[in-house]
Amino acid sequence: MQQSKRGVLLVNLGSPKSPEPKDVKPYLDEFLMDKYVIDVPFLLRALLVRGIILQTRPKRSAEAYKKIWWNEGSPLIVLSERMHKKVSAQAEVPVVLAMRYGQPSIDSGLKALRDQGVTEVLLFPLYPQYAMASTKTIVELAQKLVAEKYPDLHLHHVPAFYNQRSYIENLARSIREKLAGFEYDHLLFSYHGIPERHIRKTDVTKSHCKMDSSCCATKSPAHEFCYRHQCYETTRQVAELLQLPKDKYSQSFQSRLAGDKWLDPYTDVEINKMPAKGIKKLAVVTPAFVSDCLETLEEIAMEANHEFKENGGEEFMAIPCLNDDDTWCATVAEWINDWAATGKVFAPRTAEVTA
Ligand SMILES: C=CC1=C(C)c2cc3[nH]c(cc4nc(cc5[nH]c(cc1n2)c(C)c5CCC(=O)O)C(CCC(=O)O)=C4C)c(C)c3C=C
Ligand SMILES: [Fe+2]
Ligand SMILES: [Fe+2]
Repeated sequence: MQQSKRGVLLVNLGSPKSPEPKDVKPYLDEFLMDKYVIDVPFLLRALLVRGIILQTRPKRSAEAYKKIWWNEGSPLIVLSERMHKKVSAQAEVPVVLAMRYGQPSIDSGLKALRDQGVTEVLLFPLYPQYAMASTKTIVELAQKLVAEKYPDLHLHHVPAFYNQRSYIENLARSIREKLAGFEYDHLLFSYHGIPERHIRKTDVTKSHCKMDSSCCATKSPAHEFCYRHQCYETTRQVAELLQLPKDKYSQSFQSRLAGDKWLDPYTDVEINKMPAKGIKKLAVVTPAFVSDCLETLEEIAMEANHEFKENGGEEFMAIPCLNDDDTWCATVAEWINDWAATGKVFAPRTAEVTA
């Protein structure tokens, strides 16, 4: 019998090719026409996205991208590549990098693995918390491509790692290191928002998630796919490791689009109220992102920083994402090597943190 050969596909969100409207527009079109991002019937989605949003947003987004763009390219892509390089160097199986939108595509990543003789692929969405607009859309697209173009590949995927002990430890350590010497008044955990409707849609019990103060803290099978619960858990476990007093940290959701009701409280609203409550020195960490990107470098490090100070704040620190941190890359390589050796993702030695 032929032996299977294992390989890994790391997948991040993706960025436009350049910060010019001509490249931002097709990127936003691919992103927002995804049925798991704007989850309405095709014709309505096309009307909303192509008839309304894409008429003005590419120009505005391009201006934002220009503010954060590096000589080497989009920070999200460059940082993902740096992470990929370090992980690859320590992994015992081939590791390829892909993006859900734009290039390098998931299709090209699967092909590259297949061409190296890989038959079993571990799909690794680079999102700590599960959302249909991030994790699910990657898994569904990869499954579709395998069925249509690469039937000899066998696909597995890494589940959300929001509560894996080694992830929590990496995040807590990185926050501690960045905060050393900064006498902050408050630490805000700001996560990318999603519409509340997405939480209800991914509730496997169809009744648990009520978006109230207790559902996400009450044990339920819904939590395997509940972005809100998983954000609260990441925050709770990191705060516990850092021994943060309850009044020294809080959680909010950023980057909402107009229209639907999105998860709250909203980061911009919360930050603007803080100086009046006596919070003059603020640190913000963004654990929904593994790599720094437009949402962390522009929306938080520039815009939120500016607004905070306009409202009376004095000092602001945007804590970088884990990016290509050496220990974090070693952790990811260890997860990969555990799977390559055992066929299991998250072996017992990376068991969940218990309260
Ligand atoms: C945590 C992962 C992400 C989720 C969940 C998510 C949901 C989501 N996003 C939009 C709309 C936009 N997001 C944009 C940028 C962006 N989003 C994520 C991650 C998640 N999005 C990242 C990493 C980035 C940055 C990409 C980069 O190139 O740096 C944008 C584009 C920028 C802009 O025009 O503001 C949009 C639009 C929706 C609608 C959504 C859930 C429904
Ligand atoms: Fe987004
Ligand atoms: Fe909940």
